[in-house]
Amino acid sequence: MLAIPLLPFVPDFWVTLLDFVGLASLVALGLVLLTGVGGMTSFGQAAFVGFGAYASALLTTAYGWSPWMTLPVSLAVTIAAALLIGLVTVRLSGHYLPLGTIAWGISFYYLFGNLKALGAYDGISSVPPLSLFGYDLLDSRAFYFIVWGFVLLSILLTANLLDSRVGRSIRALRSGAAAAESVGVNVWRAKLTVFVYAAVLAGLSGWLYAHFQRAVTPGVFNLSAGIEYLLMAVLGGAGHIYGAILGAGIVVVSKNFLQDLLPVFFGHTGNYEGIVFGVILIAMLQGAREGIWPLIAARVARGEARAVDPAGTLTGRGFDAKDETLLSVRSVRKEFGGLVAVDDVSFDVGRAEIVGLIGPNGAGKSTTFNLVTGVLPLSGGEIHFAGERIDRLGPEKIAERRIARTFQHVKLAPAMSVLENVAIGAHLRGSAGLVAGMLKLDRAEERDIFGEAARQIERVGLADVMHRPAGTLALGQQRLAEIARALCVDPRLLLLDEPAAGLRHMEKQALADLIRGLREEGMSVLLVEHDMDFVMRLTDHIVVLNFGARIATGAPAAIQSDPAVIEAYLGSPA
Ligand SMILES: Nc1ncnc2c1ncn2[C@@H]1O[C@H](COP(=O)(O)OP(=O)(O)OP(=O)(O)O)[C@@H](O)[C@H]1O
Repeated sequence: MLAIPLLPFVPDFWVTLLDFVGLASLVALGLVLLTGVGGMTSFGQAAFVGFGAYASALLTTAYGWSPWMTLPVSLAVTIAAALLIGLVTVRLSGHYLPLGTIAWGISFYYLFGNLKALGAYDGISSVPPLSLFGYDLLDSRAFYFIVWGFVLLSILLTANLLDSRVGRSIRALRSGAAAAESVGVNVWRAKLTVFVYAAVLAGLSGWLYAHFQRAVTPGVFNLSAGIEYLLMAVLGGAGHIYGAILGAGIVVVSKNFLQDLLPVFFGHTGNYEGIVFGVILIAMLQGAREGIWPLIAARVARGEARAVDPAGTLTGRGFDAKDETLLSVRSVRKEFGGLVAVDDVSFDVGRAEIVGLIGPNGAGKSTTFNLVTGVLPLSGGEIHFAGERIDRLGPEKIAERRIARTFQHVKLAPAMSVLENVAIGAHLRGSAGLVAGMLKLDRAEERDIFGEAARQIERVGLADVMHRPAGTLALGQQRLAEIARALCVDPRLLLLDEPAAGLRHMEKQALADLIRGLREEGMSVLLVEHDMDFVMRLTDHIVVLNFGARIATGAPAAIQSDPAVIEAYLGSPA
């Protein structure tokens, strides 16, 4: 493909079209990360292309800067704009986020169009071309190498990023924030990171565009351009790097032909391609959300399973013998509107102790878990951990204190392998940042993280399925994968929400042995489980809830014969 412009029989027209495909690919690549991987839909990416383009056009025409010198400035302007917009936008949830992107997608078009310094709606013309070794890159053939050089570099850095600690935390976002937060990922920061990264790629495209077209006008960066970029990512395959290139190719080339064909068909001029693209976007969202690339990728050879270096390992931080009472839940209360889900509940979990939290459906067990792990704020009471009050901390701060959990409704990223899902658990035990990930400077740390993840996967008995996508596992196995992920946090306290559900008899026994082994090491476990036999055999101590209130606490044998407990479970006095 690199040789295309060197082939004399390829017309200039096609080379120019491919240049535009390259420019669009950069923006679509950012959207693949933002929307496909990170789960944040943006209609406003064209505005960031505008920031990159206008910054360079202004500096080169009004202040005489050389185009290459404006590249860092263009990217810095885009980063600053993305940080400001991102700070207010990425916190929006659900449909409000895409609506927010539409809002600024429209407003920046008017801003660019109304600023006199930017030439208002006429824009800026006579932008100088890029030059290389004293040679001006005036024609599309020469420009081709620059734009596709940047595309290839961006693909490489993005692929590296996705396969890194920061990348995994971004990939985990799509299946909801709860799991990522529970292992210490700062979800807001991960979202802002991917937002800025996508904007930088758009800004780079804008910088290139300004020096290729030699003119910038606001119309190129309006909302409909933003919709086209989104269409490219969705059409190609929003979760796949090469989907961006494919989608950009299809949209740019078909737009060119539709612009010529459709007016002939309709009998007069107009931007009819917008209608066609709108219909395609809706059809894709209805019937083929994954886009075209996965259909192609399924036909070519599957990627190699990731090799795990057995020498890689992370050192555990051990258990402090001085914390006899590790967790202390004191008169905790949680109200949802008028409903009191947890009512004045108190209990302790000692060091190296397995405590069962049981009760009929709706008793408040999962809510209690969510209070301890910072997912829900308390309505009253206090929670202390290792002598520190923790009930005002968010989930990722709780994870930093080495409290890890599993979920009643499994929260794994289904498309990621079991190994990668579990590796997310070691997020706080690594430190490699965005740049280290992009440049692959994190290999030693990655080796240790994956070594540790593999060790925990073997421990829960999932070694055979380590490389399979987590979503293809049976539900019981997915629960075990969540335990492995939680163990990667190196917890002092492990909260297990119905870990035995969906497991066969032998698997339950293996799980019980594993939990006992953890206790031997010094770990404390708080367990919600409906399988009474499992709970009675395993726990040192049981807390029973009913309608949000604690109705009994004690050793398993005492609980089994407690009349209040029997009544709560059977619905009549013993
Ligand atoms: N986010 C919420 N908003 C409103 N009510 C809630 C919320 N979460 C839980 N509840 C209610 O609080 C009560 C306790 O629910 P919780 O899920 O903690 O019970 P549980 O003991 O875990 O039950 P199960 O064994 O069925 O999972 C229930 O009545 C439930 O409907």
